[in-house]
Amino acid sequence: MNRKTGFRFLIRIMERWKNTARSFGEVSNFRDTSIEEMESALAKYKGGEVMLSKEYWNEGIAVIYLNHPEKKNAMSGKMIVDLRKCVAELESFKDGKAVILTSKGDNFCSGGDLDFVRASGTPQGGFFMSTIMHNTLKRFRNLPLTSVSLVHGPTLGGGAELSVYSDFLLAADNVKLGFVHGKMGIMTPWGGTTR
Ligand SMILES: CCCC(=O)SCCNC(=O)CCNC(=O)[C@H](O)C(C)(C)COP(=O)(O)OP(=O)(O)OC[C@H]1O[C@@H](n2cnc3c(N)ncnc32)[C@H](O)[C@@H]1OP(=O)(O)O
Repeated sequence: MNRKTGFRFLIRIMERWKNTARSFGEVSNFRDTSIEEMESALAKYKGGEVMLSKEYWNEGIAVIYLNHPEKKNAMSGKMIVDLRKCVAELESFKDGKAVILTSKGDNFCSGGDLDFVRASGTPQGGFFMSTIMHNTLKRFRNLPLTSVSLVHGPTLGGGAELSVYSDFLLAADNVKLGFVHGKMGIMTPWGGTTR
């Protein structure tokens, strides 16, 4: 069999199995779920908050704080929804110049809240989390504001992904920045490696 015939054969097999592959993990069944439905599913997983601080608003600077210190600022489903609301509000920050992404407590972010990830750990849960985070972070990146991540302490998994979405990343000496996904056998579900 020459290479061309080989490719044709391969494509025929792939076409035959395409629908099976797509429905494997049932992902195709969720594609018509609205963003609002995904948000309300995620919001059920409580814990912590993401706040938009307006302390420097009049100077054109917004500050986003991750605040879930008891879990090292791990992102719960609710925090994912909060972050989305912050970004939506910043889209209409007409006199804005900059946004700082940082955290309360002694580290930036230890990634996804593993309790939330476990509890929502179905193909559907993963699809919702990934879709919302990709959409939110793409909008964050596209804000007409200079963005800076201020990070310190453990900044792991999804936390590392979040940190690299800004235009600039300022890290304290004690930072431990780790894309630990490979060790966990998962991909980067928030799209951090596209930065
Ligand atoms: C979904 C996107 C992909 C991902 O992000 S997957 C998550 C990747 N991140 C991780 O695996 C980080 C796990 N955490 C750690 O390695 C350590 O907790 C860390 C951050 C180095 C801090 O270590 P320490 O300073 O020794 O603090 P500690 O371990 O005692 O943690 C204090 C409490 O916080 C909790 N915590 C930390 N990171 C968490 C997380 N990601 N999800 C859920 N809970 C988390 C930890 O379980 C502990 O809770 P507790 O006080 O024992 O009840």
